[in-house]
Amino acid sequence: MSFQDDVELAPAVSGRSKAVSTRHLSAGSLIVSCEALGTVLIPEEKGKRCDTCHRNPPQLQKCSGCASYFYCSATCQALQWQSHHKKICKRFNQYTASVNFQALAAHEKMDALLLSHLVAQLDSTADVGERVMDLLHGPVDPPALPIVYASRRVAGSLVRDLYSRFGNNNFVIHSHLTTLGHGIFPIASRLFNHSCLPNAAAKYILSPSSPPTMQVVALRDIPPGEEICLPYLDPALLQSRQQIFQLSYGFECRCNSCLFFDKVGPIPTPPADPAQKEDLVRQLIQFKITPYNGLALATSPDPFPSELLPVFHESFITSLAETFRNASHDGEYSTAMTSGAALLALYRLIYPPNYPQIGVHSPGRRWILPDARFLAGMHLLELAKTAWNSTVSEDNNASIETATQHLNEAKVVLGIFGSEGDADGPLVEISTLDTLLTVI
Ligand SMILES: C[S@@+](CC[C@H](N)C(=O)[O-])C[C@H]1O[C@@H](n2cnc3c(N)ncnc32)[C@H](O)[C@@H]1O
Repeated sequence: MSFQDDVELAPAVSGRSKAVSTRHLSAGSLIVSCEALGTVLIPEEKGKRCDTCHRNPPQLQKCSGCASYFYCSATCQALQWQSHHKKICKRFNQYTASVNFQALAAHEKMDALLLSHLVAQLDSTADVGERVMDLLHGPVDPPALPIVYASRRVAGSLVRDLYSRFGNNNFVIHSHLTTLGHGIFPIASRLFNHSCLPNAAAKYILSPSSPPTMQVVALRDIPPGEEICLPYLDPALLQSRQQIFQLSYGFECRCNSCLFFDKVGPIPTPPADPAQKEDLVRQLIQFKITPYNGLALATSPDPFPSELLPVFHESFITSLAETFRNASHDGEYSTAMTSGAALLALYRLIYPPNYPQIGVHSPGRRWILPDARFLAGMHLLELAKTAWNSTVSEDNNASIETATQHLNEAKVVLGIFGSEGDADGPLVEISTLDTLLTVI
């Protein structure tokens, strides 16, 4: 099977099939564009974004029937009316107020709404069901979900079968790497397996009068015949990721990064003593690494220094990220620049080249909050901004050269990922900071 010329399916040792490139793909190139079969906004974005295109214009019109769906234009409203809303509008408020719906966990409510949209669509378009049923079933049978709309043409067993594909196939939709909804993108689900050192990433294009489109972009040059993988969750979840793969997707990841961590065994707990912790941070910054050697770490024949292993403990990464975030926010630039440099060194060890973002695949939603803890490309931009703030506040903890260096790297990494999501965002911030640094 071939998809848009650049990628085809090949048999995989485990997990049915894999997507491989059919030709050389350069970093930043668009591999595949995927239409959404169904999407739903997270509750925090409901009423702030159009329920069809998910853009956030200043004004939205409520559906006059249920007053619970919002649209940016008559076209978006008509599209959704035809697709599913005409089937659910009248029953929607009674359904969401029902005891069965209210008893669901937050992620199940999202699933129930997405499933309801899908079933209403399926009632009139049979191939909608076929496209989902072509996807692999998750590792466990999920419980039945109450849906807003039942039809004699869509059996309860089919509804459960469809839902059993959600957990290991659906995606988190994001703008500037912040979650805004969940969606079903069957082509991407059919194609892409996971790797903790992915060579591609998914982004979302929000355009008027159509549901969001997923674009899968090459993060580095990919030779013909190489498997193309996405990250299903944040690879920085170094201790918990294998358990999540087993429980949510039913596979064991055998990527080079996972093989490396298998080889080194349990990661020692980082020291609690502040002086020892500071020393570890210093060693991490001084550790001679080539830029972005996540791949080299995983394949290098040289043993990794055992005294540095605690830096791979999730608690160490979280605490370093918190220190950086708080210190850069509070203007404690010395602490911010040190923790930021250590975090950058760590990201280079963990992530593959040009990694822009947190995990994007939907089941991660059950485990990982979209708290932007681990953003590799975004971290470069944050470091550049912190260095700039430090310079203009004349505290001498950073220089214009440091800010420029980080900004130039951020430009490369986030430039490869390219524009996505809402109109503002990191590329606009890069351009603003670039102007400031040029005129100074
Ligand atoms: C979204 S699908 C990916 C496409 C899938 N290979 C197919 O043939 O339809 C997710 C499922 O693929 C399999 N899978 C994904 N990544 C894998 C990996 N790194 N190793 C083994 N199986 C994997 C698992 O069965 C997982 O539940």
